[in-house]
Amino acid sequence: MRLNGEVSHKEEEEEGEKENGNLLPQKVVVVGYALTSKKKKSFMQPKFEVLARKKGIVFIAIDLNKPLSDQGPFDVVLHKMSGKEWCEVIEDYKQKHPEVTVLDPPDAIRHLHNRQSMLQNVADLDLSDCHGKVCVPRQMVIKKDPLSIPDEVFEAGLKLPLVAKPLVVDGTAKSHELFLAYDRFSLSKLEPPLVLQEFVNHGGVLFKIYIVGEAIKVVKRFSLPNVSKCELANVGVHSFPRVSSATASADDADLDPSIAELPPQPLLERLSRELRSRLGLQLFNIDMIREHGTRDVFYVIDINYFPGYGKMPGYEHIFTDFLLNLAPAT
Ligand SMILES: Nc1ncnc2c1ncn2[C@@H]1O[C@H](COP(=O)(O)OP(=O)(O)OP(=O)(O)O)[C@@H](O)[C@H]1O
Ligand SMILES: O=P(O)(O)O[C@H]1[C@H](O)[C@H](O)[C@H](OP(=O)(O)O)[C@@H](OP(=O)(O)O)[C@@H]1O
Ligand SMILES: [Mg+2]
Ligand SMILES: [Mg+2]
Repeated sequence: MRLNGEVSHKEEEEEGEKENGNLLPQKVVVVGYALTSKKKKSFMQPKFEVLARKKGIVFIAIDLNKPLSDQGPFDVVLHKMSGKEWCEVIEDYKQKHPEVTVLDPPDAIRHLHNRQSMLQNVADLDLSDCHGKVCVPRQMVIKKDPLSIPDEVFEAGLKLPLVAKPLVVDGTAKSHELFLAYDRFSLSKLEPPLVLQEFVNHGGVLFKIYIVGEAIKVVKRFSLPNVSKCELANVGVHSFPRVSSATASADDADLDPSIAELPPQPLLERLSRELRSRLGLQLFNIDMIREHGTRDVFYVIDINYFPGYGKMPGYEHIFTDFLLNLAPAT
């Protein structure tokens, strides 16, 4: 962290001074960011930038066409960019600048780019003493041949309906194109590589658990409705929209309490802490559903790196506090 006067971002400091009624923030934290234009738009909202500036945080967009070491100096680097080249740039920068907190390590982020590896750590957890059970749906990966899917699904004993998800999550719209498949034969129409995941009835409500370092914020979102017994006779693969990613929150909706009651806080805290440490990440969210008809059986169905924090209530304060409290790298 820098003390005032150590950085040359005079304009921002003067602005902060005015807005603060001549009270300068005690320290200035310089945050370099490398985000896709979509992510920049959703994350760098004016209200957030103003609050951050008042609290002494200076954001600087990293110029991808210039060497990273020639930019800054930064206290913190935030990034969500894909590609091998960028990962190498970041790894090299981390080695040369151990004093900078780089969020997060590319290797750890890569773990969430694959829908099979992203859930592995959840599957390995045992939270049975924590007011609930956290599982992952049964799933399998189809790497290549779509014609082999019906047999592979049968051999693996997966129960229909299945959610078909692109194996790789790379920030593109295509990687979020999902299908609900009612019969195994129609699955051969889909394009591997895919993950086929058992659909879990959950009453149409999903819990999004946002993690920002040690801070946890859980919100309710609308999700897919239950599949009834008679719908099981349906056939075909049906694409469905990104229902749970919509800005509309289910927090104020009049919902059946047995479906909408938030998961127990101790369970959320333990799950978040474990995943933060096992994944080696500080910035992510977890999509969790409650198995319909149960009170305490939950499934994690998705984990996203650097998700849409702009939709998280109070993100401006949570994020500025997080950045200010980051210990300087040693
Ligand atoms: N196994 C499942 N059982 C029931 N519903 C599911 C399951 N998997 C996914 N869904 C539904 O589909 C939605 C999208 O699935 P998922 O979160 O895996 O996709 P995504 O493209 O990674 O979404 P995001 O926008 O959160 O990154 C979920 O929010 C939920 O509504
Ligand atoms: O509802 P959330 O915040 O989970 O939705 C996220 C989504 O899960 C992905 O993380 C998106 O990022 P990409 O992986 O880059 O597509 C987010 O997009 P954003 O542009 O809004 O940050 C979604 O919001
Ligand atoms: Mg999701
Ligand atoms: Mg996702």
